[in-house]
Amino acid sequence: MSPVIVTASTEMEVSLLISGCSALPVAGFDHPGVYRGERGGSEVIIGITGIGKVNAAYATTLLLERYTPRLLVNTGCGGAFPGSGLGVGDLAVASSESLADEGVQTPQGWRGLDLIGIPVFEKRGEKVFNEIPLARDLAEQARFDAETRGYRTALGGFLTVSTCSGTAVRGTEMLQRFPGICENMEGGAVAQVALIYGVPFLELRGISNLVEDRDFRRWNLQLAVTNAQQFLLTYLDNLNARQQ
Ligand SMILES: O=C(O)c1cccc(C(=O)CC[C@H]2O[C@@H](n3cnc4c(=O)[nH]cnc43)[C@H](O)[C@@H]2O)c1
Repeated sequence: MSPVIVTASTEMEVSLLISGCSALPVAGFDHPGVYRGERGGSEVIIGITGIGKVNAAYATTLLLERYTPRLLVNTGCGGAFPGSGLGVGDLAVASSESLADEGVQTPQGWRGLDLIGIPVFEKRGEKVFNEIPLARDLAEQARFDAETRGYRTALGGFLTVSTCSGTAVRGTEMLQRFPGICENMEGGAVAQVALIYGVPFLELRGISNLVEDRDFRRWNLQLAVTNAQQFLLTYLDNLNARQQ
């Protein structure tokens, strides 16, 4: 059976997955770092992409050229928008990914790529500008599984940015662009590459902080990445049984 690929921006976001899949480094990869292991009867390829959209797109492309996965998962930590119902340590599942700062600042305010009229992806007349729709069935199943295991979760739009929103005002501004529950810096790029390659894609992140006036004392990166990875290990345990 073809492998599952899991990507995240940093090592701490995949360290439990690496040990839980007994994964070993794949020779020939340095940036991104790539590990290969097994979990629940699935071959699991784990990629450490580096931070931001360029690193994420580069690493995802390399991985999809090398492997032909049946599922691509992007994980890590993220910021929860107020109103999402999410708190630090909870899990957010993406129903869409929006490239939230690709557009035009006009005198009337910010506008997306539809103003320019050039989509980031087009196939058979379907044009995708900023908002990349994701596989609803994968997202709903993952959310159901996480809720069943006792995690507090939300399913909704994710916004991918180049500059983290470190103020409440900026967070509100971003939500005026696209509806969202979670902000991050890589997911939109991974989703866009998955769309180009036609690979099923799931994004699930642990909440490390709220999108608010930045106060690093209120962040908990370790809790966020631990919860996301512990859930994904159980998700991988059950994936083969579900897909047979
Ligand atoms: O502001 C800091 O000092 C600081 C220190 C360590 C990490 C950060 C990050 O912003 C982490 C960026 C990293 O994690 C994702 N992430 C987590 N929270 C957010 C957020 O509120 N907005 C956007 N991205 C976030 C992101 O995907 C990066 O990989 C800051």
